Amino acid sequence: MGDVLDLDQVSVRRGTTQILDEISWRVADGERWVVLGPNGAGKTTVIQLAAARMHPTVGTVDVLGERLGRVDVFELRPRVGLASAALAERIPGSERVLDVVLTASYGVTGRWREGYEDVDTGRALDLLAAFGMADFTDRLYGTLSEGERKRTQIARALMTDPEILLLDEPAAGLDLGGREELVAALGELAADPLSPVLVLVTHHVEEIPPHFTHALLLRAGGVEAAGPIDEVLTDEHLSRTFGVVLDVERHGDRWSARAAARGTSGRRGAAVT
Ligand SMILES: Nc1ncnc2c1ncn2[C@@H]1O[C@H](COP(=O)(O)OP(=O)(O)OP(=O)(O)O)[C@@H](O)[C@H]1O
Repeated sequence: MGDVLDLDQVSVRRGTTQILDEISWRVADGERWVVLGPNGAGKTTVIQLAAARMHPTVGTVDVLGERLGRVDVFELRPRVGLASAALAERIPGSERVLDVVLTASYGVTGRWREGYEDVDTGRALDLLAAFGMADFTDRLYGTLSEGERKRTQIARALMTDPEILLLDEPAAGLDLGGREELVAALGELAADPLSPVLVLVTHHVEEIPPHFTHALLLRAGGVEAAGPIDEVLTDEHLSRTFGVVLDVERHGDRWSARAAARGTSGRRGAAVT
């Protein structure tokens, strides 16, 4: 199997700002990746490249075997599921939950006069049910809680049966119960060999669902570490990435991290060499 994503020596610059600095990253079929890093590290920018929503300034990006810059991105994008805060903002509050998912078939938000087959409606209902939203299909999106919105957004991102699913901070803003429900649902998705390749962005190792296989750590626009999750999520790598001395622990199929007893004087970056 070829690579699903292949970023080779990619830099992104905006004006004088170097957002990504010569990063390389490869994702293969069947893998489930978490992308971790502090605020401003470049995580969303990487996701925007992978979603064919942005081009690199320098370097090459191949998504599902297609080179950005050569491929018609409007043909590529339906093959890539994306759930992000920026996309979520475009969903009208007056949209029915079922239509929020259904309209992804046309890559639009806001139902107008498009026709949908029963098979499309059935798929949207199945996806909503898989994310615990079966009882909400007729509710208006604007009336949902944050957790219910996130689950609806993920169902929507899966509607086109994408080959890769990109989730940019899906647990942001959720309470503990909502986070745990979402993590469990994503863990089930990750365990299913028929699921697309998954890439999930987060700031917190506690949000990594079970069955995730690989991790990419970003810091200041560069790759701190990338590879199998057990090799990457170490005290040393996480401490360097976040600029705080951290103890990282694995508890079965979940992770936690907290400041180590030493070097916790509140100085970010202290004693991390
Ligand atoms: N159009 C732009 N012009 C200038 N700087 C930008 C632009 N877009 C992003 N940046 C900067 O690039 C850096 C990386 O942004 P990005 O959103 O990719 O980070 P992130 O890791 O997703 O951050 P967060 O965790 O806070 O969401 C940030 O410092 C941001 O201010």
